[in-house]
Amino acid sequence: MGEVVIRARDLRMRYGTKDVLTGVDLDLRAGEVVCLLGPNGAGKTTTIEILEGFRIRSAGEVEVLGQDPATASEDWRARTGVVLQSWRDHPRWTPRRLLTQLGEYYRPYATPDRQRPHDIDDLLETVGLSQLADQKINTLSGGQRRRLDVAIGIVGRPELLFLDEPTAGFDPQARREFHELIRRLSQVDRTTILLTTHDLDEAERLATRVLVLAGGRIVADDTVSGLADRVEGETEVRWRQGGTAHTERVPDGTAFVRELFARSGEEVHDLEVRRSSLEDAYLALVQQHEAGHEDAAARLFSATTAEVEP
Ligand SMILES: Nc1ncnc2c1ncn2[C@@H]1O[C@H](COP(=O)(O)OP(=O)(O)OP(=O)(O)O)[C@@H](O)[C@H]1O
Repeated sequence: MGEVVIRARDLRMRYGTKDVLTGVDLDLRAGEVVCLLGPNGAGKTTTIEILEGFRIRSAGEVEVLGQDPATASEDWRARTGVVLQSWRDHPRWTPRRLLTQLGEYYRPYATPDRQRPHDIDDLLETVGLSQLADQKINTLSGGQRRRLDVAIGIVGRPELLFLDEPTAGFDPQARREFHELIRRLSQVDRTTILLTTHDLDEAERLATRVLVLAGGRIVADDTVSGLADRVEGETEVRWRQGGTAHTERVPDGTAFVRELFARSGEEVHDLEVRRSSLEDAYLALVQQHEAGHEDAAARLFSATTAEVEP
């Protein structure tokens, strides 16, 4: 396991009289890709902005790359990359000019094993903006603008990358390319990545670990398959028979399919068997919380936060 890159203990945030974070504990180790999930308004952006040093917390301990983000130095900032939820400036610049300019900021922070900044042509190619590199930013579509946001986040070749809903507005092709990019950043550059998303399929594809934020705390911390295994495993079986589509949710998919074949044999077509997924686990957990059944949710996901030695 890599060294601890992010460590938060009893992190709290209050806006006016509203407590949004009421004691968040989390740890990220080098090279991990962690997805922070949670319903709208749960406090994901707030958490990420505190870890990025863009928002001052109300209380608690936070250490990111060995420093407190609230007081961290310029060289610390150069080691982190940020993709905010919305970033709407420089409308009359071009992607190439903006990335070149921002890239220069990182040049003094190059190290023998990490050349900074990224080569700008390579970066434009990587995020699929080569053809649009010299066009004004205010003429880009929403999804193209988002690709530029991702490029801005990685132009300094960060050791730690924060992404807040990075694929909002991406078409399926752009989404797939982005997933490929995240894998490359994690595996080749050993970039540690913390991202928020509402796309559970994305979390399933990318995350080495998933955190669920609800009721102001991290209520689940596990691998995708670990979380899915903890919901009462119903299996969904779909098939076509005599021109009609059938769907059944059953506790034991294998036994059901065996019986279905024994009963109807050759008439069964287009069989699909789907075990409980991250989505089922996530929805079960959030519904328990929203219904005020925190105890039941806690039991469902009792083995939370894998403790990391300080
Ligand atoms: N600057 C602020 N002042 C007051 N309240 C705020 C501020 N920023 C966020 N909030 C409130 O804090 C709560 C958490 O917001 P946050 O944006 O962190 O949630 P989120 O989990 O990222 O939500 P979403 O999934 O909708 O992006 C919300 O109720 C929001 O209204």
